[in-house]
Amino acid sequence: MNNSNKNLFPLYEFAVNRAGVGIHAVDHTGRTVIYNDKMKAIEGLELEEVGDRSILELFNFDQEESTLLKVLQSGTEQLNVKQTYWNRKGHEITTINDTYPVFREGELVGAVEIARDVTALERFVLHPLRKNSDPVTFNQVVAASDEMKTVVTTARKASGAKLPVLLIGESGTGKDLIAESIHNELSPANGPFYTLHCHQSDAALIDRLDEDLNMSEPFTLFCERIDLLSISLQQNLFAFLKNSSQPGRQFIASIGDDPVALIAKGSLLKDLYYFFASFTIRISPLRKRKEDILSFVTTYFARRKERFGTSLTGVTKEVEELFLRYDWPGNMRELEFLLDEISSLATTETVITYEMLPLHFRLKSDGMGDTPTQAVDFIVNPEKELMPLDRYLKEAEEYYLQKAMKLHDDNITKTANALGMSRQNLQYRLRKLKNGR
Ligand SMILES: Nc1ncnc2c1ncn2[C@@H]1O[C@H](COP(=O)(O)OP(=O)(O)OP(=O)(O)O)[C@@H](O)[C@H]1O
Repeated sequence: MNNSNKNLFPLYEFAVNRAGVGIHAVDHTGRTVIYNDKMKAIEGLELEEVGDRSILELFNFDQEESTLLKVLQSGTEQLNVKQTYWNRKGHEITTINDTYPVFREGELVGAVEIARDVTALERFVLHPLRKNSDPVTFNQVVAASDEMKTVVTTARKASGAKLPVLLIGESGTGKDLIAESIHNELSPANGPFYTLHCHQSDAALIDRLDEDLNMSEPFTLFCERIDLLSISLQQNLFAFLKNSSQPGRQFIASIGDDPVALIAKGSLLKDLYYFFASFTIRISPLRKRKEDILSFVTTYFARRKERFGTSLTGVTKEVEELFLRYDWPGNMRELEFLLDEISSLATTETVITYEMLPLHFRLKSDGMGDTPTQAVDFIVNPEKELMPLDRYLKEAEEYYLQKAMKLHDDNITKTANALGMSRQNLQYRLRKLKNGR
């Protein structure tokens, strides 16, 4: 690199890190050389995990899993590859990826992947309750489990109390749905329901609230995932709320994790937490209230039939059992997306069979039987049918990594050392197994 190019390096670096798309570039050997801030946000990596390694060997991808490596091998671009997955922070992310080979003087020197995060757009398009123009009320909330029944009862009380409300739950558990139901239960009815999407880092986000909200009429402001705002924006939000609290204004917030843990790790401002904490509602993850799964499926098809006249009414016993075994890391949203995906392909079928499940779901839900995998499962037994090699290798890897992690008290660094692999590689593999990506 000549001197003038070197002088330009800080400018390139700045531009790459400020870009609104995720950028991941590898050189011709497959080594990561660029991994920008947006890509870290998409993958859910912490800055300190990347540290100085931001341009060196972040992951050791398996050949067949990485579009980047595929493009390196084939030398042809792959455009518009859509991926939906749950990143390591448990956030559901949908990206559309374009991956290009890069040539210099006819020689392949690397590949670049550009990922557009379309999560918000996807949610807007696919959100069935939003598609429905009816206001969202508690009637639309599926609550077969005792846990969810308690949530609904407490939320109804919250709308009577007219106090700020804090909703706590993993992504996709229905916080947004409950917030809007509280709003529509207020008596007398409130003005508009505004959602402040806190998934952004726009410095003027809070300053604009005064203009964006009509302060002369009653309203409900739902601050969705305040724990994703920077602390300085949380301070601005707290100042705004303190100055704007008055009768007729309902404030609701949501967070994705336990507030004590969030405050301890510096992701949640204590003052902001106390502002909302007067009425706290916890929504358990779907895996802890499995009664809601089949109830949601039934409601989903009934609603779909009513609106589109579709013929699907339910799932086979086999699928039912699979749904009950699977742990739904993306909670109700993941189930809803899956049903959307299947329904959009169905024609005259009346029940969803195992064969109609998309491959990505079959892969990640396979092997989630009640009996955990044991070492003996990997011995070739002439009395048992052989497993396909892919599945055998996947299960063996999962088994080995789980055992190794347990042996080292779930400490990533120690386990990675013992396995002779980088910490990043181990984290990548664990996350991949979890997401079934
Ligand atoms: N109990 C439920 N009954 C009916 N639909 C539900 C229920 N829980 C969630 N959903 C549906 O699942 C999807 C995700 O819910 P929602 O957006 O409210 O989750 P969230 O907890 O706010 O997620 P995030 O933290 O990612 O914003 C929505 O389409 C919602 O309607």
